[in-house]
Amino acid sequence: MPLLMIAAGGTGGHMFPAQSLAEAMLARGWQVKLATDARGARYAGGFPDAVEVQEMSSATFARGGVLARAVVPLRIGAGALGATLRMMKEKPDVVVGFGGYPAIPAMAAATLLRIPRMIHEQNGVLGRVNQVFASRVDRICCGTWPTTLPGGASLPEGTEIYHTGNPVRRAVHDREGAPYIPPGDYPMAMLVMGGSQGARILSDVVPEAIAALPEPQRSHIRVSHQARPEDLERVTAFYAEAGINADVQSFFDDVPNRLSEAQLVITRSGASTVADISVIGRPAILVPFAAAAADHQTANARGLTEAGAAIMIPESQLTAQSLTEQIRLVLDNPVGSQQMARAALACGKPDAAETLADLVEDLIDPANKTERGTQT
Ligand SMILES: CC(=O)N[C@H]1[C@@H](OP(=O)(O)OP(=O)(O)OC[C@H]2O[C@@H](n3ccc(=O)[nH]c3=O)[C@H](O)[C@@H]2O)O[C@H](CO)[C@@H](O)[C@@H]1O
Repeated sequence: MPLLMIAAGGTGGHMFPAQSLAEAMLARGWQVKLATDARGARYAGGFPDAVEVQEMSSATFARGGVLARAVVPLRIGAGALGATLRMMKEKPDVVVGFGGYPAIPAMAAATLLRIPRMIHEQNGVLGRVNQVFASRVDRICCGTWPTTLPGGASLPEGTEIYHTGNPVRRAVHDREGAPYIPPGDYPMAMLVMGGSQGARILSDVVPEAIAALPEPQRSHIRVSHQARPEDLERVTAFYAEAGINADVQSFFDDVPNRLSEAQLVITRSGASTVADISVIGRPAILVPFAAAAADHQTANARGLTEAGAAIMIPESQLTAQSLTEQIRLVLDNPVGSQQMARAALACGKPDAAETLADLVEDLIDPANKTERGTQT
């Protein structure tokens, strides 16, 4: 049975797409192991039980005090040594890195042992760890297109580059292209999301923007608003006082449902959120997180905005007034919003996990290896 080693960690942003690939490879009869560190292991619960989780020592310069930073090279070195010894014994056929510093030891070991390997980058700008390995892998798979280095430079030449898209959850996949009901003179659903953690700025601005909509539009709105736990009370109170029908929660477990019912989505442009919107096909107002590394959320938003599927408002220009205007642009225009929904759908890559799985399999298939070249 061929063995795939997945190297990922840190946050859900890296781990959820890694999990999708693990599920696809298990279904193809592969054995799958996950290399991560203690922090990443907290997210490993969603992986199928068949996936063996291997904790490896890793560290980052981006966190901790002087002492913690001083031992970063030691901890990474120890992790890489452990990963190398383990891989010499277990002999994985392919190693795939999804970014995050917990991926470093396994990617370093795979490079040293010349194991066929690739990376998947979820965002429109290559993350730090993926930058280190980009010119040392057989393939770079991009969740967002185009993907660049920070500053806009092209990805390294001499490596195969594929636009696979970002794998989405099964429940999102199941609602691919769900029929869109354009806005009109009837109840309309609006979904407000701030990534996996919620976004304070959306709680500060969106309720006021919705409250300023003219009647009867305002009374037709049914808002699902994801707020950070510390903002739940004030956001709930604001909507209640304004007489707006709102469901405010710190995390919606049924986002695929709410997305498919929405006439409009107002959200951050994290990689998975953009992928979800594209696969289901909904008009969106995107507010990229300005402090994201190398401004990658702006890069993530670009595909949808350039396709006419979304309106992007930079954080610095987001006010209740500017947002009310943009909401009206969508809700007052049923034909235009239908076109936005269609344009979003055209950006979707619902088969991202299967495409990634194909790319893993043909890395070890000599017949394909000789003619790998179908690049994006
Ligand atoms: C603040 C930050 O740095 N975020 C980064 C983090 O994203 P982060 O994990 O915050 O956001 P993503 O958009 O990638 O993923 C969020 C996922 O959670 C789902 N969801 C959200 C809210 C909710 O109530 N319920 C729910 O199910 C969304 O539909 C989506 O599928 O990693 C991503 C991938 O590297 C990056 O693109 C983001 O920039």
